[in-house]
Amino acid sequence: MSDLNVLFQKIKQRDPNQAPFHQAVEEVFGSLAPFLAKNPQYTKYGLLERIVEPERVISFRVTWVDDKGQVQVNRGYRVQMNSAIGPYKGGLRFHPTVDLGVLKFLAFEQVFKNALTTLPMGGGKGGSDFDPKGKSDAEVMRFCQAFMSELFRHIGADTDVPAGDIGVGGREIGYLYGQYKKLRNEFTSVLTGKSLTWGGSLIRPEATGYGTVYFAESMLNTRGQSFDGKRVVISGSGNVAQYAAEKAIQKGAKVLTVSDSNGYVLFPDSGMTEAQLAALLELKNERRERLSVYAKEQGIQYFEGQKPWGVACDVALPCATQNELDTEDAKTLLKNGCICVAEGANMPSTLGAVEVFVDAKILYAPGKASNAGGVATSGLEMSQNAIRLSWSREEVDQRLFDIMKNIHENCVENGTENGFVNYVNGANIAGFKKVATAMLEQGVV
Ligand SMILES: NC(=O)C1=CN([C@@H]2O[C@H](COP(=O)(O)OP(=O)(O)OC[C@H]3O[C@@H](n4cnc5c(N)ncnc54)[C@H](O)[C@@H]3O)[C@@H](O)[C@H]2O)C=CC1
Ligand SMILES: O=C(O)CCC(=O)C(=O)O
Repeated sequence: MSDLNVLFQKIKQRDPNQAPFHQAVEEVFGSLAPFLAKNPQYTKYGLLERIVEPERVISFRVTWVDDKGQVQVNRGYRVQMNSAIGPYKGGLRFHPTVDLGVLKFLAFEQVFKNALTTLPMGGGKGGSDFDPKGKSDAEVMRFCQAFMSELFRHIGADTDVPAGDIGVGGREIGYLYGQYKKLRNEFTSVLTGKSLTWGGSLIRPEATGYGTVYFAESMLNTRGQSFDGKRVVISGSGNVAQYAAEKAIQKGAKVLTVSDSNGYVLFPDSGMTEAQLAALLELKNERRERLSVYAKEQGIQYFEGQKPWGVACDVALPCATQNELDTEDAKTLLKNGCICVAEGANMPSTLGAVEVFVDAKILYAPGKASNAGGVATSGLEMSQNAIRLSWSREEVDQRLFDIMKNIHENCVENGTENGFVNYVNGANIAGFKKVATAMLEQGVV
């Protein structure tokens, strides 16, 4: 057994109930094995053992009172994975499936993703098993305040800067920030994704979705193609899906689907219109309704209990959640003519699905490369806060575009094998080199 294999078995034995984390590590180790054989300096000083072990894991009780006066108890976490190149940075997820296996996978991915952005950000992730679905606004506020009442002592503008993820959007960031400010009596860049009037950045809400489309466009360009006229299938209907749809429409593509955990909606042949997108944003972000309601209101088809991967398309953008696209889904996409898959979500494709895409040599981008625009723009929000200035929409968008283009070039440089760009290897190797070099230079800590 190779050293990497021995380490991987040890990781699984140590924490047998953390399957999503094992999956993320397996993918990265798969890319690193041939690279490390040629670059053994990166295996010294326990570097690999250290990079898979969080620097710190914080777990805490979150106690709050619901609208009926009942006491509710949730679990809160922050995984501070790696600070070799900057303060821990990464989102907070509020979803009933949140546990350490999920957060460690997300934090691990974040380390490599943040390195790819070229900005000085380490990797972290946090959240809670709290389910915001069906909760009143007042309940969400009380939960956020209770969550921050513990988290505040572990974070800071130069220590750890959380942001949003599934179930945490502008509303939640507002409540979390208000509580942090009250407890600390300071107005700092401790969270990103803030509202524009109190330190937020233009384009941050759009950034993950826009960046995913910019990355996919760079991939399409390598084969002389563009989004114009392409049929695009999108999963999810939250923050990332909404703005991926907007940018794809702006680039002349036909967006055929969006989905939620109960099913997907199918737009007629010419795709989602701008008016339908505006209606989706209003339904999801203000009324917080399900897509079944949207389909009825729009008079379009709704496929209950189904995923959108059976709809014939040229480009697929998985923007919902981990492991939402499996081997069979990947084969179906290929059979129906899909030539490009760019992940807006984190690890939406299973390892089997990734293998299908790479073996078929289609354009496939892992989330840590294609969805890095969100955290990159969070980094730009931190920069603007630090200089106490706000950049224009055009300036932030241009910087986001340039960062995504640079990540693409970095993947091409590190992932090209016999003329084929393996974006998985490219992203993993490029991200690893930067973090590993910093860790070696900083000694065994
Ligand atoms: N918000 C951000 O800036 C970034 C988010 N991501 C990733 O993008 C993905 C989506 O996040 P957001 O859009 O921010 O969250 P969100 O909470 O705004 O939306 C999540 C969407 O996923 C759907 N969803 C959740 N569980 C599902 C399931 N089991 N099956 C099908 N659909 C499901 C929800 O219905 C919703 O449409 C996540 O994987 C997240 O980690 C990645 C980079 C940055
Ligand atoms: O903007 C951020 O800091 C968090 C983004 C995030 O959670 C992610 O990239 O998955």
